[in-house]
Amino acid sequence: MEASAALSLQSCSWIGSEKVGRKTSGFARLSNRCLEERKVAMVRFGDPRRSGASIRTGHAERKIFCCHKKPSGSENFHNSFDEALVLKRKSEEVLPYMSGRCIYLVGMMGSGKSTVGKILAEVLCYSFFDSDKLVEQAVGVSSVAQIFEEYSEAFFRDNESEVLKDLSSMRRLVVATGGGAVIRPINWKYMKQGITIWLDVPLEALARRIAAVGTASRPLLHQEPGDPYTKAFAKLTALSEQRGKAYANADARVSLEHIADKKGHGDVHALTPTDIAFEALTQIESYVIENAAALNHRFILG
Ligand SMILES: Nc1ncnc2c1ncn2[C@@H]1O[C@H](COP(=O)(O)OP(=O)(O)O)[C@@H](O)[C@H]1O
Ligand SMILES: O=C(O)C1=C[C@@H](OP(=O)(O)O)[C@@H](O)[C@H](O)C1
Repeated sequence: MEASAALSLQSCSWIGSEKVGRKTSGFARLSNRCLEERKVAMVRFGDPRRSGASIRTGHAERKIFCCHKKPSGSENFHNSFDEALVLKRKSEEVLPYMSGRCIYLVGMMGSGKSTVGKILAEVLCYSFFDSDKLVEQAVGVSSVAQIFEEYSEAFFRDNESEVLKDLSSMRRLVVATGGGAVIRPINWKYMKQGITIWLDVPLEALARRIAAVGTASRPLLHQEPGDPYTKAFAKLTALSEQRGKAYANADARVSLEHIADKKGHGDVHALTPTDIAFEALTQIESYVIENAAALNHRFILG
């Protein structure tokens, strides 16, 4: 594995969620059983800056303990205890069909892969990983933007592929992939070890979300001229034209427009991450049931 992560996960149990399952939410009360089931995750990464071209042969191996992290965010994605309960019930319905398969969330920048992924991991008692964060740890820097600036996009993509390769041998993970992970066919080979879900969000909503937090952490958007909304919208439009077909390789699609229609909302802005997580579980359930034979074959052969 050249200049990329060596990752080993030894019995995992990390809730990466900062925004879900607050003490006060119904969801937190429901998730106690999950907490007991979890163990500790340990991920080892090398640092290419210390070890030269190949970190696998390098001396500096960093250990990252993905321990059980108490949710600390101030935001509560669940509107009510009922909403949390409905989601938990859905997850209990889906879980027996999963056989420990991982879930890979794909979609454009800002589509909610991390936000929804944390909720899914919580309700399924899975561990959550954000592939961008794993790449940052592998390279030994604090942001993807720094990797693009100090190395290159190609270097980032190589590391991203290596991280996905390592994750592909694991079970019971929800992985929020980077928006561009879909462009390399080899990444599909890794992600298809699990179930891939495309979060399909209208460009205007994506640009609005990204503008609210700024473009600094997303180097592909930051270079564009204009205010944050304008530059995010322009670049996302171009990327979506290039990548549209690649996202459609996913096993299932979660369309926010479709959920908004079903719920009778005028637009997608009224949807909560819990609504989206619910739809993701519904799509996963249908996909797994409809493709049981093929999935078992895929899972067994690897
Ligand atoms: N359903 C939603 N409604 C409104 N804002 C959302 C929703 N989902 C995510 N966000 C916000 O959009 C931004 C991007 O979400 P994130 O989960 O980081 O996306 P990704 O991981 O796909 O890049 C974050 O600021 C997040 O809080
Ligand atoms: O779409 C892309 O090419 C990228 C998306 C980003 O991840 P998010 O989708 O989590 O923002 C990150 O991997 C990098 O900035 C490149």
